[in-house]
Amino acid sequence: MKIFTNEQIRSIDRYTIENEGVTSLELVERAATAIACELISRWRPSHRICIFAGPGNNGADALAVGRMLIEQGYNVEIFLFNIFGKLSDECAYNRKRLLEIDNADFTEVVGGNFQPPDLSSDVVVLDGLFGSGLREPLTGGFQSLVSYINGSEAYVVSIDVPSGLFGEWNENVLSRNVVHADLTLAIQFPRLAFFIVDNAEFIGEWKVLDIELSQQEIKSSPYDYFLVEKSDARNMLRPRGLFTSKADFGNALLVAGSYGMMGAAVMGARAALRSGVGKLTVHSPRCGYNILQASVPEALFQADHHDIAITDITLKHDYNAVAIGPGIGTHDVTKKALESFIISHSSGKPLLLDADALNCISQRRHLLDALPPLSIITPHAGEFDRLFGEHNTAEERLKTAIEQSAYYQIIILLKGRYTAVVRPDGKIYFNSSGNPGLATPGSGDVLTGIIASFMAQGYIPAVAATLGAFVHGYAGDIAAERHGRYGVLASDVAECTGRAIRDIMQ
Ligand SMILES: NC(=O)C1=CN([C@@H]2O[C@H](COP(=O)(O)OP(=O)(O)OC[C@H]3O[C@@H](n4cnc5c(N)ncnc54)[C@H](OP(=O)(O)O)[C@@H]3O)[C@@H](O)[C@H]2O)[C@@H](O)CC1
Ligand SMILES: [K+]
Repeated sequence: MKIFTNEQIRSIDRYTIENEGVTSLELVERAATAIACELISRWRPSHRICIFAGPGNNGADALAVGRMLIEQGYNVEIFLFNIFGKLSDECAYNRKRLLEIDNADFTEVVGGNFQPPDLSSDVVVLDGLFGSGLREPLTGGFQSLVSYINGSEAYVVSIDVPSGLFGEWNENVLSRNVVHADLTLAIQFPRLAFFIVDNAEFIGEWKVLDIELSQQEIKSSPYDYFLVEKSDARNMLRPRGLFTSKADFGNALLVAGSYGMMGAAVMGARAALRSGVGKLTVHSPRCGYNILQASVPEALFQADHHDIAITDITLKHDYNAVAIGPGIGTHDVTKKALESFIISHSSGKPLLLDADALNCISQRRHLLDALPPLSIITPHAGEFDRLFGEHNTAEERLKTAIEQSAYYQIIILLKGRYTAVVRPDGKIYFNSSGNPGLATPGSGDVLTGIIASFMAQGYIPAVAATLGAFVHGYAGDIAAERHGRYGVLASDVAECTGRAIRDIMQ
């Protein structure tokens, strides 16, 4: 699903109005119908619903929902904040329609002496104060109203976006100036802000409501941000023909493991094999020999000269993919080996670096310059900050990822609830699969194995990273069904990878 900016949404909106014979009022009516249906499916008519409407079309949506709920016999109290004496045409029209209803509990707030209603835990607040037309962070009376809503026990549903939150970047926005929604009903598209963890407390659960804006315009509009869903992963996956051999599915090298961390190599290797690599070699210290041969007999073992650490990374074959990092530790000898490998890596083929490889590079940052273009690094927030400096917010971190990805021409897969695959052209692909069960030791090693396997099979690095993240999350979802979110082990995720790919392709 494409994620558009407010400006792009306005332009798609305009295109729909100009080319599909719909008026702006009809779009408000469609949005309100979808929101009302959602509320009706969740709460009974006896439930008290308190609606706060602002002066623009977010408010128009809210007023129209109020009318629809009253018509369905709901117990609704509506407040319209017309502080500046200026309503959008759609808002004014919907105000008029509400006033035509006998006994509607409607208050228009025009000055400062507003007495807020009691918002107890059995109240549902519908927040239609501000949506995509927000100009600047909320202040004054609106700030007080937001604080009042946030301080209440009520269940809060926000229309489009929580009021006070910008759809994209929220650098100067304070938590107290934004509605903290339990549910956000986004009109037609989710927003970039939904995928940045700093905003999770504002957005709550979210759902997209389709108001049938022009599909043609949506398809042809360029985008910078994208939410990867199952159908997108299906489109990326290539079916396997009947007349194929393992030679068709690539040859990968996984440099992984050290004394006490051989599990990382095992999990990476299992995941690579379960995601269909043709041939896999694991380069590990000698201490890993028995462990790997016994637990992943399908993989070839290539012994380092050293007993307990990796000291020598050389390519003995022309591998289609080389992944380095799971469990290698940060021994000086390993850092040296990694440094000389990256500096002398002459094939120009993109590398995949994870975990301790990133920790090693963070102490030798010049190595980032030496990475072949389109190499993939897969840091979590801590590893990212060790590489690129401390960040106070996830938003700042994402902005740095966009800059650094462009600067070094590498793909940065930033792990999180919505793992972001940041590409050098500035595009970000957010992953939608996965669950908290994936926050378990070894989970990242499994992801590395999957991405390496896809790279070896000939998927271009950007696709291998995006598809790898989706398959990993999806395998985690299957594993959580079996073992629960507390009980998922990374090895379960690795084992479920093959089934995940099958289910995605069906
Ligand atoms: N996607 C779609 O196609 C559709 C979207 N729809 C809905 O429309 C919504 C967007 O509507 P919108 O453009 O009218 O903007 P909205 O957020 O209501 O606010 C504008 C008003 O707020 C004011 N204002 C701004 N900042 C302020 C501040 N800090 N403090 C105080 N005031 C401030 C601003 O004042 P002004 O800038 O004009 O001075 C103006 O009066 C969208 O979120 C969705 O819900 C659907 O109806 C149908 C189709
Ligand atoms: K809102």
